[in-house]
Amino acid sequence: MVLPDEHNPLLEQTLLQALYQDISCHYQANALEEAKVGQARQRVESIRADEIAWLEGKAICQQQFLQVAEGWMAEFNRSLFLGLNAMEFHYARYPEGGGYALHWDNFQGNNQRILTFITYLNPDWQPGDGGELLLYADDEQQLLASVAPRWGTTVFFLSSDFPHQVLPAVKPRRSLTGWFRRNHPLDW
Ligand SMILES: O=C(O)CCC(=O)C(=O)O
Ligand SMILES: [Fe+2]
Repeated sequence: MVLPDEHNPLLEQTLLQALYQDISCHYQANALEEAKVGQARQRVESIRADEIAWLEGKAICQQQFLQVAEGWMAEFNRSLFLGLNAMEFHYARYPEGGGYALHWDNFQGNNQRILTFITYLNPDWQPGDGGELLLYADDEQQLLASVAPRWGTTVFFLSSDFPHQVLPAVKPRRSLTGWFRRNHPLDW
């Protein structure tokens, strides 16, 4: 499901603005960390070039966002019976020219991430800037959707059903990304 930026009923503009300020402050304060790949958690920029910061509710806008997300989780459980019981979110900033190669959001044998969420925090994103999210069918061949990371555009998809990649962009690309999870009770 892709919600276009202009009429996003899920996230208020003031909250998007505050989240944008927050990720910008993290970047300026060198508080973003290089994202790692694979179960060995290695940095491989050719696969994944972003820098991230997990939301821990330290800023008021993070608390507000997490509250909104709690509401979505309750609603997803009520209307779609997804059995979600946990969530995790991080800011991500891809440098100019950096992307994320084709991947799945769950490691093999693990399907605790149920629903992937992304909202984009890029003011003035123009056609030709790149940075599209490409979503594929589970054969990893058939392209299903190409989403430009425009301000406030918001995407949800089932984490175990859609392999995807992020194309390089001509300028830095910012997002808030997260997962609604069904954690095994013994893992808590
Ligand atoms: O930013 C995006 O469009 C997708 C990011 C992504 O695939 C991920 O963080 O796993
Ligand atoms: Fe992903």
